[in-house]
Amino acid sequence: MTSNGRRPARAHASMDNLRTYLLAAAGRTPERPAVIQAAGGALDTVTYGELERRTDRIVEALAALGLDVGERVIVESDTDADAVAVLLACATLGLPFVPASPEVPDERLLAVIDSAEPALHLQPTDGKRTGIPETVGTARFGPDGLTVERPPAPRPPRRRRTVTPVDTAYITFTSGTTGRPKGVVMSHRGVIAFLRGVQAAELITAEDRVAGTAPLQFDFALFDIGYALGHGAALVPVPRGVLNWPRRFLTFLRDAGVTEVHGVPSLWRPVLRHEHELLAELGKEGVLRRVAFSGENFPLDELRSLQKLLPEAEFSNAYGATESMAASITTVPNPLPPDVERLSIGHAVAGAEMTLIGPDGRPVEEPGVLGEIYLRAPSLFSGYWGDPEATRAVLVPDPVDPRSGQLVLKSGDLASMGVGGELYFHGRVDSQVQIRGNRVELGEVERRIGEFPGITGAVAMLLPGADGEPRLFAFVTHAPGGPRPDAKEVVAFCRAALPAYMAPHGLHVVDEFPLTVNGKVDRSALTALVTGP
Ligand SMILES: Nc1ncnc2c1ncn2[C@@H]1O[C@H](COS(=O)(=O)NC(=O)C[C@H](N)c2cccc(Br)c2)[C@@H](O)[C@H]1O
Repeated sequence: MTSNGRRPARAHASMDNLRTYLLAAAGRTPERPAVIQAAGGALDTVTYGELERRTDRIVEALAALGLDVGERVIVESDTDADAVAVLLACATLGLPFVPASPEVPDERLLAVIDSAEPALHLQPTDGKRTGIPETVGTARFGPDGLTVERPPAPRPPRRRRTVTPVDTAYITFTSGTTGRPKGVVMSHRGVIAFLRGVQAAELITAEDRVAGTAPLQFDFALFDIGYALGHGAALVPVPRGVLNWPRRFLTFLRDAGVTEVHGVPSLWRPVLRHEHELLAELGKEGVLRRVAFSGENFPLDELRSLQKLLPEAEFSNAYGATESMAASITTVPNPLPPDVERLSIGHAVAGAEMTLIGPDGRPVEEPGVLGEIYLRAPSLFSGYWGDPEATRAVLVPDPVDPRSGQLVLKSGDLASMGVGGELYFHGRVDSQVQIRGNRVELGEVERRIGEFPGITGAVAMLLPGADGEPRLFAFVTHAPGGPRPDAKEVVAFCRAALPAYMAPHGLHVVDEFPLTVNGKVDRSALTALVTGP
C-alpha cells in the first residue's frame, strides 16, 4: 500500500497494453531470442524469458515510487534489451514513456522536459546526461534493475485504479515547425492497432532477426521494437558506433544473422559509396531478405543501386506519420522498372484506409489526380501534448461523412492514385509552391536535376533570394571523384525539359546532405547555406 492506500494500477491482463502485447512470446517461447545486441566485441542474446524478468524488476522499483497512471518518464538510451525492458515496465504501470537518444542535444531535452513535466528521467548506468532539473527525479537502469538517484518530488495521491487501452503508451516529441517541440501522444490501443495491422500482412515469422537503426525518439525505433517482439522474432539494435562505419555495419549484420534491415534511406548512402562489394556478398548469402525504409522518399537512383547489390531481397516502402505511427508498408518491385519515376505507398495496412481529398474537399476518384491523403485508422494519436488547437487542425471530421463524428488524420501529404487504387507519394502539401504565379511541385524539379550526369542527389527549395524575392534553390550531391556539376549547365539542362520558372535560380553543391537527428535530410540546415544561420 502507498500514500492513499491505493496499490499501483496495472493493466487488465486481457486488455490491450504494450507490455502484454510485446511480451506475449515470453509466455509461449521464453527461451527464444527477444533482443540480440552487441556487448563489447561479441553478441549477447536476451531471451523473452529474461526480458520479462528484467521488465518486472524495473516494474517493482518504479511501483515503489508512488507514481500515478499518466505520469511521464523520460527514457534516454540507445536501443538495447535494458531500454526495451524499461519501456515495457513503464507500459505495465501506465506511465507514458518519452523516448530520447543520447545524441539529443541538452537544450532540446530541456525543452521536452519543460513541456512534458516528467516525474523521472531514466538513463543507463553508464549514461552521460547531466543537468536534469531538480523538479525531475533521476534513476539509472541496467540488467539488474533500477537505481534511484533522486526520487521524484512528492506526488499528489493516486487517483487512478487501472491502466486502460486508451491510456498513453508514449509521447514522442517531433521538432514542430515553430521549433517548439510537438508531443505526439500515442495510446496503447493505437500502437497495438498499427502493429496488428502490419502483422496481418505476415511479413515475418518468429525466426526472423530485425535490425533497427533509428534513434529511440524516432517512432521508427518504437515500430522496430513492436514489429520484432510482436511477431515473437528477434530485435537486433544496430549500435551507433557500428552504424556510421559501413564495413562494421555490414559485418555486424552478417555476424548477427540479420534477415531484415529497417532504416531511413540515408542509412544506405555510405554503404553504397564505400562498401558495395561487401554488400553484394552479404546479398549473395541469402540471409538478408528484406530492406524496409521509411521517413522520406528514397532517391530512385540510390534505390536502384541498392537493389542491384541485393537482387534477391524484398524492398518495403513504409509510409506514414508519427501521428498514426505509420500508414502503409508496400513492397516495391526489385528491380524497379526503368520507367518508374515515383514510388508507390500502396494501400493502408489492414484495418486502416487512406483517402485522397481534392481542393474541393471531395474524395478524388480519378487516377493520376493529386489529392491530400486523409487516414482513417484505429492507430490515430490521442492529440498533441498540451495543444488542443494543433490537434484539431489535423484530427478532423471525416470528409466523406462529417456527421459520423469519426475523426481522420489530415496528413499534409499529397498523392495520386493508380488504377488499382494504390497511392503514389507526391510530397508535402507545402512542397507545392507558387513561382511567378505557377504551381510547381518541387519533386519534379528535384527529379530533373537528379538526371544530370554525375549528380547523385537533389533537394529543391523556395527561399528568399538576395533581393528578398522567393527564389528556387537547388542543393546537389555528386558522385565522389566525379566533376563538380556546373550551375549554368544544370540550369540549361533543366530549361531543356522544364518551363523556365522551374529552373533553379541558385545551385549549391554539397559533399553530402546534412541530416536531422532522425536521419532525414535537414532542410533548415540547407536553408542556412542561402539565408545564413
Ligand atoms: N515512405 C515515405 N515516403 C515518402 N515520405 C515519407 C515516407 N514516410 C514518411 N514520409 C514523410 O514523413 C512524414 C512523417 O514524418 S514523421 O512523422 O517523422 N514519421 C516518419 O517519418 C516515420 C513514420 N512515423 C514511421 C514510423 C515507424 C514505422 C514506420 Br513504417 C513509419 C510523412 O508525412 C511524409 O511526408
